[in-house]
Amino acid sequence: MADAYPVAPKNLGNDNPETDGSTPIVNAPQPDTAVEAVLRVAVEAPLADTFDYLPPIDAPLARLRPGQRLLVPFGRGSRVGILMAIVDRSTHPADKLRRVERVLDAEPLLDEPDLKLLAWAATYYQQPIGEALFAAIPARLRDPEPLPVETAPGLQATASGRVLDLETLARAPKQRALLDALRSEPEGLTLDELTARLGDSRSAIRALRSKGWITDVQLARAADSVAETPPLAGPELHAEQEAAVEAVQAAFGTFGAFLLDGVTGSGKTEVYIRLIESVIAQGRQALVVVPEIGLTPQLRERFRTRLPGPIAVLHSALKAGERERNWLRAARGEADLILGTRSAVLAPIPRLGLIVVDEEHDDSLKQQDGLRYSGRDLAVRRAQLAGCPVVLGSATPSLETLHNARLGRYGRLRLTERAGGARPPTISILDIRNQPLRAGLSPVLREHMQAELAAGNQILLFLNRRGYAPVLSCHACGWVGECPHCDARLTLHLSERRLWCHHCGWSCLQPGRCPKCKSLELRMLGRGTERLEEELIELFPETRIARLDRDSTRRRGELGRVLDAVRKGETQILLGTQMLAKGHDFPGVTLVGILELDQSLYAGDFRAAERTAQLIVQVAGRAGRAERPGRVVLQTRHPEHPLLQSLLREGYSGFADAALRERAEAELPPYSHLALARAEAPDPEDALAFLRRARELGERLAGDSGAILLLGPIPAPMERRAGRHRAQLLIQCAERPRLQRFLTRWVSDVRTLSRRKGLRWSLDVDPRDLL
Ligand SMILES: Nc1ncnc2c1ncn2[C@@H]1O[C@H](COP(=O)(O)OP(=O)(O)OP(=O)(O)O)[C@@H](O)[C@H]1O
Ligand SMILES: [Zn+2]
Repeated sequence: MADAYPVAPKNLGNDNPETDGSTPIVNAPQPDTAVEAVLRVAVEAPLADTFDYLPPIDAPLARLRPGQRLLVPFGRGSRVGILMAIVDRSTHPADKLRRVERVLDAEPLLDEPDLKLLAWAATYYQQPIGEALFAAIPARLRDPEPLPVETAPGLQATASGRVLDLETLARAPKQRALLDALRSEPEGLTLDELTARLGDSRSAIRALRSKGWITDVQLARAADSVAETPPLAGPELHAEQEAAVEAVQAAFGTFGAFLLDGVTGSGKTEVYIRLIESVIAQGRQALVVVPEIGLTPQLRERFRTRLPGPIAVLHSALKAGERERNWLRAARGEADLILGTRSAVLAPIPRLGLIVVDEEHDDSLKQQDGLRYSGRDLAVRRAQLAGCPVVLGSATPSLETLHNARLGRYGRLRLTERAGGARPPTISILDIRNQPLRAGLSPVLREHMQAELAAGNQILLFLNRRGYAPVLSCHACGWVGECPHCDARLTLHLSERRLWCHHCGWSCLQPGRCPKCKSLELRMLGRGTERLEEELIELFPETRIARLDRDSTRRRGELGRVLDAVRKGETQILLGTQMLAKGHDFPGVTLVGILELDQSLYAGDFRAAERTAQLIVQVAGRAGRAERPGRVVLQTRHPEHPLLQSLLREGYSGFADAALRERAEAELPPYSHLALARAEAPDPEDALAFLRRARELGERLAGDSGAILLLGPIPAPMERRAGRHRAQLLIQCAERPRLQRFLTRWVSDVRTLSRRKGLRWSLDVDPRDLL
């Protein structure tokens, strides 16, 4: 977990507004001072405000524009800052202002609308503006380096090559074609471009080079190798898709938010593609935000083969250089489509014309440290600022988004049927109490599996727990393997012969004897995917089985290989964790078995039911996506559970209606708004004590109108994690603006509280979970 508010170095004048002239000025109340011009600069520092500086000596004011990076003196050194505004007076005395050292970018890195969005995000999520800005740019640009200009090796015709009579090369057609191509491009062509046009021309290049007719040059790299093959045509849209596309197209050029509420396999992605095509045709860029791009290589491929223009992919698993290149392509307007995970919503996109958020219900759209933003909510805000439509798509919309749709804030577009004539899967609940289970599978599920395998169909088995066994315990003395740093049990990973903590990453060798009583009778209790795989191989010996979880796909390329094998029909049973639920399109799968969800049915978080319902529907949605119908079997020991019953009888929308009614009664989101203050410290009492003092400050601010509720502090559900003791304080309010006003004042008060050594705290506005 990253620090939310790392302690400011002493010389920043954080706690002490009397700066000594060697430090930048914090916006503390001081007399107004008129000077030549004052630059308001955001710096990545744990303080909420911008800093005032005088313009640099050598750069004329006319060259300065908001969004440029500046090198500024800061503390005893210098830092990169971003110019936010040029104003005519500072709230600090002129003789205390220091001068900007250098202007780093000729052109602003971030445009006015980008700055507006980021400033809004900083205010809304109660983070320093500097943190928001620097979260939006590639890591290397935090250093005082110039914008990288990307070059690639290329060739150019020389002066003699340009005037040569091409007939001289009549007997060397390849050389002739090459020279001809280069003469048509005065700056030259990159080797890649030449290969794309003429195929392998290495010997022709050598020949022309030796005659002095062409020469090597470094060229600015083309935006992206544009696909050589024309984009593939898509299927003809069905009526509901057509209606959805038209509704959004009608909003092009203005803000409009839409919920695309389409059952699994209804063709939502096809709707996105048509919208992207048409927005690109208007000369604009499209942004598509997805929860986890690494898990769905297929989706990226689909966009690539269907769209004509260059695509910039943005996600954290990319190597730094590639990420930077793609970011610049987005920022310079060179990429038509920006496809990325949540942080893509912060990237500069000058010709933005459409935003799509796919799987808008997914928790991984929420950033969990630093600027704790919701990629979905920022996407809506961004569309508002950019004046373009935003489409939030899901088969299982979040209750927040459904609520907004009901209130008429979002247009609701429905796709009620599966595309291409596929039927929805039938879901049945299987009571496994008193059932003889083998490999955790009930006899009924095993029979279904045999039948499907015999018919040549594919099966998915969902078990949301990785590793071999979640518990290693001693039969003699009752010892249980627990993490020394967390309030959690260790999971046995048999293939590695190690016990792992899934919360902090600590691990140790699997003990051969009980560490406490030295008995040899250690038992592996429970079942994770690793064990299930082993048992399935025994139970279905002639069958090709593959496993999909974080452990099995750690090696590069392995995920793609597993998914390919399923799609090609080579794998007959695919088992895995919730990675299975992530929007894969496996046309051959006819049976989905959900082995165990009972724990999540009873989890403590108020969103547990919503999350479980979404998971069930998404996993179930992998079945029967083509001609053959799909069947879903859900094993449980709680068949009477109201959530399962309502899902079964009325589907997700029936469940959502009931869940919304419950939220309204309990005054929980979306009927109220939350913020969660978390604190953690090495000493058990510190975090609670700190939040108690924070609460006192909050109570003073809140007054006794009752509009702002402070609940807690309480120890976090997992009190100790990674050796730190954690506590939390919940703030609840029915009105968002009121909560915002409160939080702004409260956060600045809490920042003045003294802290015991090692104490960290953070504020999470609109938290996704209360853990
Ligand atoms: N109009 C159409 N006619 C025929 N096939 C279609 C049509 N639209 C989509 N399909 C096909 O149906 C399948 C499901 O479509 P798509 O992946 O777009 O659905 P989705 O709603 O995004 O799915 P999910 O979110 O459940 O993963 C795909 O194989 C797609 O090619
Ligand atoms: Zn641990």
